[in-house]
Amino acid sequence: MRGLWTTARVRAAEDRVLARVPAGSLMRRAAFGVATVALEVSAGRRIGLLVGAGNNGGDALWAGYYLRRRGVAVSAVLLDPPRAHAEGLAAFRKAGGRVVDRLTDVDLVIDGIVGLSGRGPLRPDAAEHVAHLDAPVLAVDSPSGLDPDTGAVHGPAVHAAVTVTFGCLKPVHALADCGDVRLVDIGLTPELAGPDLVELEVSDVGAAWPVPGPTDDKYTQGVTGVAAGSATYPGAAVLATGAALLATSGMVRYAGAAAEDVRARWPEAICTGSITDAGRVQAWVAGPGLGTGLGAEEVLRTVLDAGVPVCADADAITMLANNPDLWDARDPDTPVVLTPHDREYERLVGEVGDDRVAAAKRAADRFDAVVLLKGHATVIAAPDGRVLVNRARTSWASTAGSGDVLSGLIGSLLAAGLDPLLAAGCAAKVHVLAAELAADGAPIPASALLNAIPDAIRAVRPLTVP
Ligand SMILES: NC(=O)C1=CN([C@@H]2O[C@H](COP(=O)(O)OP(=O)(O)OC[C@H]3O[C@@H](n4cnc5c(N)ncnc54)[C@H](OP(=O)(O)O)[C@@H]3O)[C@@H](O)[C@H]2O)[C@@H](O)CC1
Ligand SMILES: [K+]
Repeated sequence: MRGLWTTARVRAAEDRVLARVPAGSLMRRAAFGVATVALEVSAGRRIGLLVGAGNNGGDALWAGYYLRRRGVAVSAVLLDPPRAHAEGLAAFRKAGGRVVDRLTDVDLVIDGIVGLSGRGPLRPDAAEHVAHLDAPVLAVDSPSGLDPDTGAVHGPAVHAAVTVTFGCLKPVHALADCGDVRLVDIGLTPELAGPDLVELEVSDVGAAWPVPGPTDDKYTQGVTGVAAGSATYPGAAVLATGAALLATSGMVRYAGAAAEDVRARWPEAICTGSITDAGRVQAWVAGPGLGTGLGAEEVLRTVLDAGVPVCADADAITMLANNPDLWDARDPDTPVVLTPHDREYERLVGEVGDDRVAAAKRAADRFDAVVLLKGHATVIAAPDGRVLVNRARTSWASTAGSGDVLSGLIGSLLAAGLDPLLAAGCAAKVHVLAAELAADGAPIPASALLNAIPDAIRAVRPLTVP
C-alpha cells in the first residue's frame, strides 16, 4: 500500500521536523535528491532550471548548485527575480550557475516553478517558458500547474517525465500524471500519522484476492447474484455474470430477462427469469442494462432488502437518483457499493467538481455506502473516511460494457466476504490491468477485457505452487 498525504498534513509534519533540525537542511536534502535523479535521467550534461518565487524554486537552485559541483552546465530562469530563494541563488551563482532569460540547448529541465503552494494553472510568464521547452522535464515535488491536493488542471501545466517528491507522496502523485514518481526521504515519516489516501499495490490485491483452499467448495467461496440486463440489453447481463464467474471460484446465480443469453454464454451460471426464484446469494450486483421502469425498481427493492452486500451500478444508480425512496428497502446494516461515473454522480449528488476525493467522500457519507467514482484515476471512498485511489496507466478500459465487467468483479469479491472498500479497490485494480493486458496497444471491446481477467488475476497473485 502506498499512502498519500495532503499538503496541509505535509506542512504540519515539516514544521515539526524544522523545529529540531538546522535551518535549510531539509531543503538541501530535498535538493540533493533532485540533483541525484537529474544526473540519472538526463541524456546530457546541460540542465536548465525554471525557478519560481518560493521554496520549490529554492530546491531547484540548490539542485543546480549540487549539479554544478558534479561539473554539469546549469542555467536558470528566475521567474520572479526579487523573490528567488536568496541562499539558494547565492550558492548557485557561486558554484558557476548562469542566470539566463530563456532556456535553450538543454538536455533536461528542472521545474521549480511552484510546489506545495501551487493553485490554479501556470501563470502566463511561467506558461510561456514551459510552452517553448523541447527537453524532458523533471518536476520538483509536483508538476507545476497541477493542484497538489486534487490533481486538477485547468490550463497550462508542466508535463513531467519524472517527479521527485520529498518525505511522502501527495494526492497529485496518484490522481494525475506526474511521470515516474521518485520519493526522497527527508525525515518526515515519524511525524506523519495515517495517510489521507491509499493506493493499493499489485501485491496488496494479490494477497486479498480470494482463492479456494483444500476445504472450499462452490458455496464457501460465495454465491454472487446478478440482477442485470433486459431484453433490450442482454449483453450487460452476460458481461457482469462472466466477470463474477471469472473473479472467484464461487457460484453465480443470474436472475432476469436475459437468462437465455446468459445461459448460452455461461453454462455454469444458474439462471432464472425472475428475481423471486433466484435462491440464496451472499451478494448482489444490480443495475447494468436493467432499465429504470417499474419492474426494474421492484428488482432493486428486492435486492436492497435481501440483507446481503449489494453493488449498485448504472441503471440502479439512476433509479436511486430518480426515486430516493428506494433506499428505504435497505437494511441500514447492508453494505452497498455505488459505482457512478461523473454523469451518474451528478444525478445522484450534484456536481463532481475539481476535488474528486472530496466528491467521493461526500457521497459515501450521504449514502453510508462505499462510493467508487470512476475516472482515469478512480477514487473509492468508504463511509468511515478511508479512501483508495487507483490510477490507470492507459485508457483502454473506457469502452462500452467495461462498467458491467467491473460491477461483476466487485459483486464476486463482496460475495467472497471481502471488506466492501477492499472489494471495490481490488476489482478496480484487476479491471484496469485486464484492460491493459487485453489491449496490448490496440483498442478492445469489453468482452476482450473480460477474457483477460484470469491473466490479470495471475499477474497480481504471488508466485505459488501451480
Ligand atoms: N517546507 C519545507 O520545509 C520544505 C519545502 N520544500 C519545498 O518547498 C515547496 C513549497 O514551497 P512554498 O511554500 O514556498 O511555495 P511554492 O510551492 O514554492 O510556491 C511559491 C509561490 O508560487 C506562486 N504560485 C502559486 N500558484 C502558482 C501557479 N499556478 N503558477 C505560478 N506560480 C504560482 C505563489 O506566489 P504568489 O501567489 O505569492 O505570487 C507561491 O507563493 C515544496 O513544494 C517543496 O518543493 C522542500 O525544500 C522540503 C522542505
Ligand atoms: K514544481
